[in-house]
Amino acid sequence: MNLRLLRIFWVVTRFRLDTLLPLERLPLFLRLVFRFSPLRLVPTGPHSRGKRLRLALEALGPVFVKFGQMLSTRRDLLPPDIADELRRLQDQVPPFPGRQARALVEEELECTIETHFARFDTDPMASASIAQVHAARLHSGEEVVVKVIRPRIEHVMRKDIGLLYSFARLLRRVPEARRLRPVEVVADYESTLFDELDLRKEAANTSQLKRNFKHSPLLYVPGIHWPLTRQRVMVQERIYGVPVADMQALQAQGTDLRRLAERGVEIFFTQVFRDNFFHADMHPGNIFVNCDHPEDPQYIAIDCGIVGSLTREDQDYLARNLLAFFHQDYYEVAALHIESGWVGEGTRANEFAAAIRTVCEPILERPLKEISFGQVLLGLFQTARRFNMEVQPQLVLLQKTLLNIEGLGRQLYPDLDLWSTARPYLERWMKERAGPRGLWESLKKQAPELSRQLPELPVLAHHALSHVEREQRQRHLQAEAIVGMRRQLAHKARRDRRLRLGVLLLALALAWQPLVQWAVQQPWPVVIAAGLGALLLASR
Ligand SMILES: Nc1ncnc2c1ncn2[C@@H]1O[C@H](COP(=O)(O)OP(=O)(O)OP(=O)(O)O)[C@@H](O)[C@H]1O
Repeated sequence: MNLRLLRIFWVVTRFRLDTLLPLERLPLFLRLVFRFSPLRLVPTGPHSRGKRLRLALEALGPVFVKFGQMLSTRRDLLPPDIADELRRLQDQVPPFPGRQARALVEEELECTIETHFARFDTDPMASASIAQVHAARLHSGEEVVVKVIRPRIEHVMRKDIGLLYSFARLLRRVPEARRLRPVEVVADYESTLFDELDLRKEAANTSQLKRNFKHSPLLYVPGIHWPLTRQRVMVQERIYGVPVADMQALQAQGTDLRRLAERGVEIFFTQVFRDNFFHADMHPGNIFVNCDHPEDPQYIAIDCGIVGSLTREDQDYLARNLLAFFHQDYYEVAALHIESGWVGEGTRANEFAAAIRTVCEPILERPLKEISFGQVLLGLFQTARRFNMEVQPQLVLLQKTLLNIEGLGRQLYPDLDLWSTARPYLERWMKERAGPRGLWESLKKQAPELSRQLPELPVLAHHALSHVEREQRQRHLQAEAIVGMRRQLAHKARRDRRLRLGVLLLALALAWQPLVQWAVQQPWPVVIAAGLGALLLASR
């Protein structure tokens, strides 16, 4: 750990990452540390702050690289120059030896490689920070790929995540950085990262996506060999598509690029609205094209390690807002947010609509082929945050995927008009959700829960009635107790008054003789005293 800390300190020094911090806003002790540190003697060099951060993260290794990659998608949190630079982060990890991969497969499957594989390529096809992929052939003759998690990677990751948490906590002490919620961002990252360590999760996501697009001309998903899949090993059907970024190969085969681009958008909306299960790692390295029928091109998707799904409310949020944007009706967008309680209480629709207009109008003013849904959503989230809306991480994941899909589509077919491709889809979905079919679907979804509760209904009703009855009785008792108490108090007051009167009369009786004599001589004090006494008694 100490060595690791030393290394980190060295990297921070070499790339002068201290210059990224607003020194004047740091707590005093940190300000002093940085002010008198020998760090300041190291020149910052010719690179921009974004580039220095990127190089530093690359030098620190895979966990930091992946963290930077994730951060680069949080344009709602980062300044654009840093986000742009972080997008260029590359995994530069050398592959681990093939014999280690073989040993790991044997350990996980608890048998020799030869038991299941007719061939296993020791040289990897691809290698990334968390896993490595080897080509292989089963005894049935089927070509497969075997994905293997790097040895000891979990150990390294845990240590580095610990360090990231320490940085995040430190950063939280800087008022400006607190807004970025560094600890929560690291926690988000931690859960995504550790999910990727269990290949059974990726395999399950892949199977689900395959089922959702069974027999679809739009998307093909390679099958999983479940009997050969474990936590650190996944065996999958091998595919032979053209990488989607290989424009030359696609053009050479006469692929209908416009159709391909539009199908990307269609797949995205189908995943989000029909299936509520979307592939959230749609970078070009994970997308291939089946060119068996170039005029009717089909996508192939791999690497389903990261997927997303929205709550029913978030689905509604997305569809309604996108449609309102289509109509450039910012007031409707603002009203939607206020009605649904998404933004803070007391938000004024006019102010909110004006803020959204300011951010979105420059985007929507552009020609259709340049308009980005992802940018529009980003603008909306940024504005909504200013009005105290907590944007759900799944929505951010979706916005990032949308940006990827758009980028991909425009690269394939620069004139792609996303709005007209998506609009009929969204309108149909909204109509279905609000219409009798939507109602029926929603009833069907709730039916198991309702049917579970139905036999318990008399008991529940009895409980509810008893509860109401108990409450009423209690309230009645309370009321009675109050009335009783009042009665007791009144009774006590009457008794006191009688007692005081008795004492007074007794005193009068005893003092009658001398008083009369004195009153004959001095009548006025006696009259005044008697009047005051009578007043006092009457007031009780
Ligand atoms: N089913 C498959 N058929 C053919 N090639 C595959 C298959 N699965 C993976 N590959 C190859 O292996 C590469 C890496 O695979 P994958 O993206 O699943 O690994 P990864 O470790 O998650 O990588 P990254 O982090 O870069 O996404 C792919 O780009 C592709 O070239």
